[in-house]
Amino acid sequence: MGPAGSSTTSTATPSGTAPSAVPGTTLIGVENVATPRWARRRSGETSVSLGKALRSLPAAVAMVSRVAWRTSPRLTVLAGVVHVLSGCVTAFGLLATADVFSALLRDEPTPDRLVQALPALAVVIGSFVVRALLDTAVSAVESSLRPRVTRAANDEVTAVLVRAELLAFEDADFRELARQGGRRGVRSLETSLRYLAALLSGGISLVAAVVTVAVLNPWLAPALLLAAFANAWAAARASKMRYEHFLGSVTRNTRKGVVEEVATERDFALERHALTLQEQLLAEHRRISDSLVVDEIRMAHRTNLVGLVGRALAGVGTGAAYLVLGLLLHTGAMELALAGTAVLAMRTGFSSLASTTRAVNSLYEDSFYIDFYKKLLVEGAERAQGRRVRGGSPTTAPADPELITLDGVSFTYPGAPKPALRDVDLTVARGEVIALVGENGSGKTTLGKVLTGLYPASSGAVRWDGVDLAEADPTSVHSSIAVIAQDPAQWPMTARNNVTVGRLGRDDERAYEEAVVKSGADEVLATLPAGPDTVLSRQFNDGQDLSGGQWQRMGIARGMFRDAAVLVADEPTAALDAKAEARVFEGLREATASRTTILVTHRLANIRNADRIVVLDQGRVVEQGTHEELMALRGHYHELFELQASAYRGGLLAPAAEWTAEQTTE
Ligand SMILES: Nc1ncnc2c1ncn2[C@@H]1O[C@H](COP(=O)(O)OP(=O)(O)OP(=O)(O)O)[C@@H](O)[C@H]1O
Repeated sequence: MGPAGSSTTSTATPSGTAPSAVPGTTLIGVENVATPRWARRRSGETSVSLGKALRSLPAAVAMVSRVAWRTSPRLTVLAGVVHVLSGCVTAFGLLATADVFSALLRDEPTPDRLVQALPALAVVIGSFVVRALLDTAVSAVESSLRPRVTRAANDEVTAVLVRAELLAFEDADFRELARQGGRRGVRSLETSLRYLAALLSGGISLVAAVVTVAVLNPWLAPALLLAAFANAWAAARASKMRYEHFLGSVTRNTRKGVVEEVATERDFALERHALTLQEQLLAEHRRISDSLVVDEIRMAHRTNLVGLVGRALAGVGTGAAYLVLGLLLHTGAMELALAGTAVLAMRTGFSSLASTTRAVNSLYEDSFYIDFYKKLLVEGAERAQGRRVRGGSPTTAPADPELITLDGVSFTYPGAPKPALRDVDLTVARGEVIALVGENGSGKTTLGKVLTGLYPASSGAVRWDGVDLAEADPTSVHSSIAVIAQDPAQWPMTARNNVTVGRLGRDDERAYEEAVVKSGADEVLATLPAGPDTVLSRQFNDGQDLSGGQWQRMGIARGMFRDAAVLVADEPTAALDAKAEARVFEGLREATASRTTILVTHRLANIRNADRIVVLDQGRVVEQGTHEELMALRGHYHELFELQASAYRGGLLAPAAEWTAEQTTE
């Protein structure tokens, strides 16, 4: 890894009144992010060798062939056959040309020699025609096979990502592997098909050339092989350098991507402008790019040098071959006619050698990226939803659990230094409304996800009516839950579908109307140009965007329409105005009569009527009981409640109607 941007400074010129970049500041705060697991060196990868390139070849060939075979066995066989035939015809043409030479250079009158050469000449012309036809067949088969292989590989990537468990998306390494394996890996798979084809036909004509040369005189073959070796060595070394450069710049490229995102994406646009960060971001982007360019140029110079050494060695091999030929002619060990054939075979050999080594090394280089693709498929399969189910055959979770129990549950996020939940014991009965409260980062959201089986407990057990969720089919668990997130997904679909996607296939107009009214989404729909048929997406031309509170209402409507036995509402009204909030809580109260509800909120006035309030602190349950019980306890909850109440009383916050009313009755 190069000294990422340690010496480069910004060339950004501030324009107008925009402030200039502050020099020497790394905006992200760290010079480099940790190298992802998948980009760490493969074990034993310390030196560059042609042997490694050749050894890795069968695996790469097998991988490409396997994907091609799975895509279309017929086309794969056809591709193999036409390539082998094309190589054979070239070899055959070479041997026929040798016959033409032999006939032409015989010690006989010219007309006789020409007549004798005619059959061989006809074969040569025939081989050209067949070769041209085969080349057309090759491109026809390839152009049918390649898009299919790309589609199949893309589909595999999409399938593992779609089927991955929720927790996989919390793992930055996995997300980056998905990007690299999905993009570079699939692209390499496609290009390697072309190289594999070149390897097949080039390899066959190379073998034909070497055999022809060796038959003519065994001394010529080693010289030809020396040139082959030099070419292959140089290409392998250059491939390895390019791969090492890629690995060395992975983290900087990640950082560049992050800076690019914050510098250009809409999500950051408001603060980017309000904080006048544009020039600073541009400077940071240039700084990282400059450092990458410096390394890239250095790498290009080094590979050029290696190429030069390779060409020089290959030149020595070629020279040696011609020298041997000269010596053979000089000593009379070879006839002139045969020497002509040898020259032709050597020339064919050199040109197929060049294409074969190019193919071998491109396959070698591609094999690294295909490896990412393979790793992604393997890791994706390991992280498939339901894969962790203990005991092999999953049980079905109860659709409407009477009792949810947590026994000593702890949970740690992937790569996190400490657990987000520790030793949580909790029981929730059907129909109860449980409010989770606590300071930021105390584990409320995480507990909601563990309780509903969205995240697996790292230790301890979550049971629904005695069924351990670690042994249950995740789909059966998830179909019984509804989640109203604080920051709901902004589905790029019509407003109506944004609600009905909550339970696909539920064709219940009354339930839809009810969810829309209770959530306050009806007011949102009324403002849309095409009402419920308006597409809610910035990506579509006639799409419409919503405000944060409006999106939240759509999310609540979706959660209500889902009508699941267990409802988790995570700060469902954080972005709502007081009127809308009151309406939603009224709706929730009605909806919660028959279902288990977990409500995460910081607005303590809203949860005074909850059946139970569970207070979390640093991942532990520190108190639980009703509002009155907890107030009497004068502990954590009492402190939080009093703090919030005094903030309202002191006029720091605008008093909510509901809150003032509650206070006066206290
Ligand atoms: N994706 C994640 N990866 C690693 N750690 C996480 C992740 N999400 C949350 N955490 C950590 O887990 C702990 C609990 O987070 P959680 O979101 O459950 O808290 P919370 O009580 O809901 O907070 P808030 O009130 O701010 O919403 C925090 O220390 C947080 O830093």
